[in-house]
Amino acid sequence: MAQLVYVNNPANGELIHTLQYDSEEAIVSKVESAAAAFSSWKQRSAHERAQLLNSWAKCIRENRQEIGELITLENGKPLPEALGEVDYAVSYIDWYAEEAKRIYGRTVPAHVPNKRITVTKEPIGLVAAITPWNFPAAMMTRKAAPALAAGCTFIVKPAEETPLTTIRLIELAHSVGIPEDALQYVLNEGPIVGEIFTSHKAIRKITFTGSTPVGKLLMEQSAQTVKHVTMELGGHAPIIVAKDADLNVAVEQTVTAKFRNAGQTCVSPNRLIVHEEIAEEFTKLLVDKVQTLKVGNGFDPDVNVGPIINKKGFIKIKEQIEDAVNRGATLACGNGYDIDDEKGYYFVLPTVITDIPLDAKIMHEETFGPVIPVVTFTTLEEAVTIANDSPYGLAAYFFTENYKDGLYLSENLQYGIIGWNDGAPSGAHIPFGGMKDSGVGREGGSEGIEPYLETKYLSVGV
Ligand SMILES: NC(=O)c1ccc[n+]([C@@H]2O[C@H](COP(=O)([O-])OP(=O)(O)OC[C@H]3O[C@@H](n4cnc5c(N)ncnc54)[C@H](O)[C@@H]3O)[C@@H](O)[C@H]2O)c1
Ligand SMILES: N[C@@H](CC=O)C(=O)O
Repeated sequence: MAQLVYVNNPANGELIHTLQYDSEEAIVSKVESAAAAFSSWKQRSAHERAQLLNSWAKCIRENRQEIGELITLENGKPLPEALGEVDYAVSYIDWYAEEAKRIYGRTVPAHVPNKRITVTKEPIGLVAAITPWNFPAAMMTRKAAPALAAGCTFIVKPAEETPLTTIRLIELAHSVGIPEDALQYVLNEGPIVGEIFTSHKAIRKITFTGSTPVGKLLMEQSAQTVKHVTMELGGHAPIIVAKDADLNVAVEQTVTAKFRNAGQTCVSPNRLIVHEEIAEEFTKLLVDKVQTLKVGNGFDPDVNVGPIINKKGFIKIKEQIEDAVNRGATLACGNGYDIDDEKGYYFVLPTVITDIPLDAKIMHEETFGPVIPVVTFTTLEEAVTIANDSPYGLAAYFFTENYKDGLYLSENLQYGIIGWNDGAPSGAHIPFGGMKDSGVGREGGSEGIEPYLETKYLSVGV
């Protein structure tokens, strides 16, 4: 009997859809057909691949509302955010349809007169992806688009919580002529698929977005077959608010960045580090704004903050709040839950925590929820020390109007993405990725296609 996957709506626990897991044999067979498709897909000209990607993008735009609703249904985020994710997902396809035509080689001056040296770029081969539930459309297209543009074939395992968006996007790709073998998905549990993907010799690259422990495991497993890896892992973003910051801008941007997707975003701010002289005023403005956020089902047009994806995510958030309170912290707002264990839904009220010691759990662990602690600093050096005191290095933000302080902060924060008076630095045209335990490699921008290419050097004696 084939095992079933139940996809539930995190806003009310209701069953949305039942799917069958692929057996291990079926997964291997799909991997092998995707590997076999590589020789014909890579032969297509870059212009033809670009045209197919453009048709895919157009088709997704035509089905924007349907895909957006699917995202809200299985992920829970408010519909306007889900529609924004569809646009964001498509922007990666647009971008890499163009980049396909800009995969350039070069010639190198030889060291002797009777040689000619050229360097060319070739697609790496079959790429396998494992994606998370928090951005079920964008995290897939951010990988599939550059892979297909480069001439690689692609197979993806979506998160168990949100497979429907991926399945629909792939159906649309096939409907416009992207070959079925060249772009595929498999369904089964992470550890089972991870083991098959990492051990199969035909897969030349693993691209993963998800938690740091799983990323580390996949890197270890991939070493056995010396695969290329891209790892987009966890984050623990600080926001530094300097004494001279425009507080209205800082509050506005903090709230947008923090509470998007109920805080379940890898670049979500996790620590507010505020200059002691403005901390009281800033916190008051922040709390006033946070208290206006409405929590509920993402299909309700007034809702700003949807549910937590599952019980495991909820327990982690609750434990961090309780740990802070046990260490003497104050809950400036929030601290409320609406949960039903039997039905299977978990909502957390947007929460701001003050008077928190630096060794509290939330100051060191990714929260992935709508909760943020505020700590104070006296000197910028101290702010940087607190901000960098983390194994993570994905995104960091700061607010200052002083260019010298801004340059000091941007040069000293050990993070791959820095937002200066900007809480929304993502985009298809920028290199997204982290340092330290936040990952290896970059996605997006001109950098984002490089990991799908091999460099070949030819030396001709003449
Ligand atoms: N850096 C980024 O770009 C980025 C973007 C989105 C999410 N994330 C991170 O993802 C995490 C949240 O997502 P999550 O909870 O779904 O993470 P997760 O690591 O639990 O799951 C991610 C994916 O990995 C699969 N998986 C789980 N165990 C596996 C195993 N042993 N082998 C292979 N695959 C396995 C899951 O099925 C899922 O598809 C957060 O840490 C977040 O910061 C990072
Ligand atoms: N929110 C991120 C993805 C990670 O969660 C993005 O902006 O791409």
